[in-house]
Amino acid sequence: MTSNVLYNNDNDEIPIIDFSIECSKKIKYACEYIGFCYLKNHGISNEFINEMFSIAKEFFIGISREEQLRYIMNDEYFGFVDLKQEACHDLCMKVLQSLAISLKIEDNEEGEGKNWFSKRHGYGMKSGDNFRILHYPPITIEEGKVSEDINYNQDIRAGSHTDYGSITLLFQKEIGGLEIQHPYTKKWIQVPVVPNAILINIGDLMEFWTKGLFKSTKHRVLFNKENMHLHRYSIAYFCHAGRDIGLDPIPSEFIIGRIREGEGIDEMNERKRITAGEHLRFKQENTYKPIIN
Ligand SMILES: O=C(O)CCC(=O)C(=O)O
Ligand SMILES: [Fe+2]
Repeated sequence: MTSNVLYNNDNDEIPIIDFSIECSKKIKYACEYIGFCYLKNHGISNEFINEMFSIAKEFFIGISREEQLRYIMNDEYFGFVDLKQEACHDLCMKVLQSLAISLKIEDNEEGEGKNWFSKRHGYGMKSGDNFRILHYPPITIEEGKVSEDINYNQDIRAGSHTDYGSITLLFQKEIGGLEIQHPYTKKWIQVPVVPNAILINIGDLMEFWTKGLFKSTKHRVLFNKENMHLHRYSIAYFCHAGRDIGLDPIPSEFIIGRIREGEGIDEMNERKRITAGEHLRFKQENTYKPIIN
């Protein structure tokens, strides 16, 4: 699909959008109908992206286990990769501005308008922002064995989830496997790797702020028969609002008066969450509890 085509609710394709400030309507459509889009001309250089993938490779298959353990992350320290987070954060701020424009967020006393989201994602703010480098190791087939154990297209490498933050930048390279669940048809759709494009998706916070207009779409990673003998890497930058930022609906003509559809992120409705930090804690507890117990 080209970026000039508008799409209806059950169109399966993830739009590819040339990023510029004028593209805000196209991004808005993508966020409403599918929750994902590819951005081209995003301003992050190929060298930078290739460097990130080289670091990923070096970390996962170039150094010993012992050395890997020395780079465990914590709140203040970003581990092996002191990746230039700023470049990713900057791009996220541009996307958030574009979304604020598309939603015609009203200027308030501080004149926030198009900066409504970006102001809530200040670079130094304590937030859940993080980089994650994912490594999916190859499945080695011992003669005549593993093929029976793996149910291709069903066995899962990363379980179905929505992202907890505002938006996510996902860098993919060469090897696919990601699938998203179409918010309207509920069909699982494969997400191809588009060279030189960054995949962007809406996270839960955006879904809260827009009362479900923007979709925090479920996604997962499956085994892929063709590629299972290869290492798969992906790199995600999860952009979160500051922990104290509220999740009330935004002042936009598209959102005020909107009634949230019953569908969506069910478990989130079990308990009222007020801030981005509370939502993050809730999701982390629920993600890791089953493992800890
Ligand atoms: O590896 C991928 O392609 C997706 C990873 C993902 O969805 C996540 O880490 O939240
Ligand atoms: Fe994800």
